[in-house]
Amino acid sequence: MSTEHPPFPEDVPIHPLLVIDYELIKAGNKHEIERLWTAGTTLGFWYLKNHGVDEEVNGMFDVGAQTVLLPFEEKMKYEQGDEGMSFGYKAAGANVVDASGTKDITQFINIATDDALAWPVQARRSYPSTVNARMISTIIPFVEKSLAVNSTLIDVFDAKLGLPTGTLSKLHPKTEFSGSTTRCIYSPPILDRQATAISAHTDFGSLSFLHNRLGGLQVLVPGTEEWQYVKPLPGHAICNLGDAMVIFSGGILRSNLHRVVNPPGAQGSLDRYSLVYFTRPADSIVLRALTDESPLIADAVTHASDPKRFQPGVTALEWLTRRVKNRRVANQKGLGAWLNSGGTEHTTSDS
Ligand SMILES: O=C(O)CCC(=O)C(=O)O
Ligand SMILES: [Fe+2]
Repeated sequence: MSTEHPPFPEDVPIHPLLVIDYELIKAGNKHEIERLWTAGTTLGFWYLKNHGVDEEVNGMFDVGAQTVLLPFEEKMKYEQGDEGMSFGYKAAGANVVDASGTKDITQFINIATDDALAWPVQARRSYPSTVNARMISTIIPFVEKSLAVNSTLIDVFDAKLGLPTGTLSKLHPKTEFSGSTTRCIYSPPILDRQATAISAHTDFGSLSFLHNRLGGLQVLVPGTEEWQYVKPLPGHAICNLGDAMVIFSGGILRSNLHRVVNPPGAQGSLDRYSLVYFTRPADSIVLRALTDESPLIADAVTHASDPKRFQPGVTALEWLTRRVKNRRVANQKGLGAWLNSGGTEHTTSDS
């Protein structure tokens, strides 16, 4: 697939994220670790360079494009369904993007890490032929490298949170089923510039490793009212923390609201493909602040205005299922579902 496209425009509001060098993080560079901690505790978003996954990312964009091109009936054999399962195909129009029930225009294919790691054995579900055909050459290498990047970054947060070494890593064991997923995303150009491709949300799991070529991703920076674009930078991934890390850390780490709108400027008439690897806790992990394991987290919860936020009393699977299920069009009965689809954010300004 060609990566040539019109440039990101100069005249739109951009939020400059910190650029973190993965090579320096891996080498234990203290200054870089401090910068990662700053990013994780302020916006919860940063660019990651030197991650070494470019080739696999290119292959994954092809998997996404090839899957979108399959006949509709073929893709529908693998649809996620309305019960809140996140793996499989999500058709355009299956989700709502606002409280009044506006349907989305975005398609996804979500591939469970459990299936990639168990291949050719089916662990969770089956996938379209375009996924099966690239499992060995592209998807498994992408998953393994993404898992390694995310777990290295999670280990840095583990240490900075004052947790006994390996505490967070034990909540993300490769040997247990989890919601960890590779997602290939496609949105056609949106003619109505008011419409959003992916509505405002926080990510459900622990850490997202996102690859953008076109603009369209926006963040709502705390204390501001205006959505700002995150400009795609070649060779730089965008990382962001999800709700599970907010809860584990008693709110020390941040899972920020973001959304996807039509790419700005001359990019606006193009098909938008993007790719995310989501690391999520094992399904059975109860989401709670790790107050017994870290005095820093205990102190944060003691001083929190709403400490109950950090004891939702559900497992990682229940949290994920609730959030996925309540954005499905089929489950919108009154306002309840939309309101019940939220995460750790306090407000969703466009909802
Ligand atoms: O496509 C993007 O840039 C972001 C996607 C996203 O936020 C998500 O899938 O959770
Ligand atoms: Fe997201």
